Amino acid sequence: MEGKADVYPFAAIVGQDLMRKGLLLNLVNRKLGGILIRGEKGTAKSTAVRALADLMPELSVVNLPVHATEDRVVGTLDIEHAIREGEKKFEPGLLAKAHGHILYVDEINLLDDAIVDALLDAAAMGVNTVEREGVSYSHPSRFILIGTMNPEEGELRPQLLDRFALSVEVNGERDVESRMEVIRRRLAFEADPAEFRRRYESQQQELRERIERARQLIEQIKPSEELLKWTAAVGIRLKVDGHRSDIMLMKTAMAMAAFQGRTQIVADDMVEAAMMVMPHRMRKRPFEEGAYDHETIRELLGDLLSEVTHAS
Ligand SMILES: Nc1ncnc2c1ncn2[C@@H]1O[C@H](COP(=O)(O)OP(=O)(O)OP(=O)(O)O)[C@@H](O)[C@H]1O
Repeated sequence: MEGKADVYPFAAIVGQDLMRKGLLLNLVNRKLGGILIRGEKGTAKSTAVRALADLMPELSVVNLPVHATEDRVVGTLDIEHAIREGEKKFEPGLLAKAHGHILYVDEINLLDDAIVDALLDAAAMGVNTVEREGVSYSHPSRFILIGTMNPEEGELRPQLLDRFALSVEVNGERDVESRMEVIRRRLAFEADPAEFRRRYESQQQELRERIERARQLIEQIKPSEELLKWTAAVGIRLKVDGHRSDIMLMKTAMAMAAFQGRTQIVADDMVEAAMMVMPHRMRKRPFEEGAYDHETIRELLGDLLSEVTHAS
């Protein structure tokens, strides 16, 4: 865990709207299912993850280094102690430390298979179980899983890919003005972090309040039968495997509506949710490059979208 006084403020991130929104939705519903951020180096991925935790005083970021050993991740059971003393002695690992916080895995595509399995189990069950020589120990392990990766260095196993509620692609800004702003803000932050943070404090506070309000609103959202039908139709149309994507699409749209201050889900919530939930699950990617913008998804969903306008 790090001191938060030297963290770049979330509100000061330039652009990267989809990544920012995807991260924030995981605060609106902490059980949403995490986010995978794919993209080139130096595009504020790790900056944004740290900034996200900084928004919420009770949240910390626990880093899972790509070369961590299995013991360090899941924890260790001292069998000798168990035999000698007749009681279990457990040395907690990162999955214990991450309980109630953010578990951040940079270069998640390069993780060892054994660690991936442990992560999958904990993410699915909310529990981490360590077994050694017939002795087992379990503890709760619920966390917001955030993975980052550069697809040029290899893809992620489909099982792990499917566990992430959301996936977004980030690219460097392409226009001069935005790039200038990135430089300006970074220099200002490095010159005087405390002053820079003060400058953004009111925007940060607004974000916090918006998230808190959304957490209350989401409780009141009940998707209509028509929206369920629409969501199911999207799953079929986009040829996704299984049902996880349908469920995540609905949950994401609910979080999106709440984040917009509504208890009513509208067509735009569905499109934005689909942009983050569907691309990494589509068996046949319609594009070679992963550029799924609003228009692409809109096109794919085509006539279905006019239905949602009536359904909500
Ligand atoms: N959109 C942005 N807004 C503000 N700062 C940015 C933005 N994009 C990049 N930066 C700055 O660029 C630097 C690199 O960002 P960061 O370390 O978060 O990249 P990363 O995507 O995690 O890269 P890597 O994959 O190499 O770790 C940081 O100083 C960060 O503040």
